[in-house]
Amino acid sequence: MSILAQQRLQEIADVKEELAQRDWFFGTSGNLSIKVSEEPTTFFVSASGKDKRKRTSEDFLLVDSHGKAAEETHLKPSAETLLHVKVYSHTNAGCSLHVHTIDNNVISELYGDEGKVTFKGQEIIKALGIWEEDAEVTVPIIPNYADIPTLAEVFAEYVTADQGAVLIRNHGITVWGENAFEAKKALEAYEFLFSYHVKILSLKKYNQSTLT
Ligand SMILES: CSCCC(=O)C(=O)COP(=O)(O)O
Ligand SMILES: [Zn+2]
Repeated sequence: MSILAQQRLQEIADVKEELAQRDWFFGTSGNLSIKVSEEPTTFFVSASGKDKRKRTSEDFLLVDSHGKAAEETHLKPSAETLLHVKVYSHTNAGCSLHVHTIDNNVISELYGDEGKVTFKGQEIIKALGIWEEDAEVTVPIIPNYADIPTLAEVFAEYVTADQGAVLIRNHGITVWGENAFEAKKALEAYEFLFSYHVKILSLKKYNQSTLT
C-alpha cells in the first residue's frame, strides 16, 4: 500500500474512532469513506455490517469509482457505498461520513414532509463555512428508499458542492467535505443544530403545557 493510502486509512480510522466515542454508531449503523486517488478514483469505505465502535485491521477496504473492491479481499463494502460513489463522482470532496443518530432521525421525521429543514441564528453555522450575520443553513431531506441505487440517485440531486449534507428520513445523515477534518467538523455542526433544535422544541412544548 502506498504511503498516501496508509495516511488516508489512518485518518479515516481516527475519524471513525472519534465518532464512536460520541456513540454515533448504534447497532452497526453508519459508514465512512475517504478518497485516496483521482483518475482513477479510489477510496477507502467501511466494511459492511461491522461494529464501527471497534477498531480492527479489517474495518475498511479500497474500492473503485463504482464502489467495487479494488483489491482482493473477503470484506464487503458498505451497503450504502453507492452514496459515497455519488459524492466522489459529483464533487471534489475528499471524505464522506454517514451516521444514524436519534436527533438526526427526529429532525428528519419532523420536517420530512417539507423535504428540508432550515436553521438560523446559531453561531455554530460558522463551522459550515458560512460567516454572514444571521446566516441560514438548509439541509434537504429525502425519502428512505430501500433500493440503494434509487436512494443514491435521489441523493445525488443534492450533491452539488464540495461540502454538503443530506438527511435521509428516519435513517440518518450523510455529510461530505474537502477532507476528513472538514467533513467531521461539518457533521459535528449539523448534529449540534439538530440536538439544539430538538431540545428547544421540547422545552417550548413543555412550557406551553405547564403555563396554560
Ligand atoms: C444497521 S443499520 C442499516 C444499514 C445502514 O443504514 C448503515 O448505515 C450501515 O450499513 P453498512 O452496510 O455500511 O454497515
Ligand atoms: Zn445508514
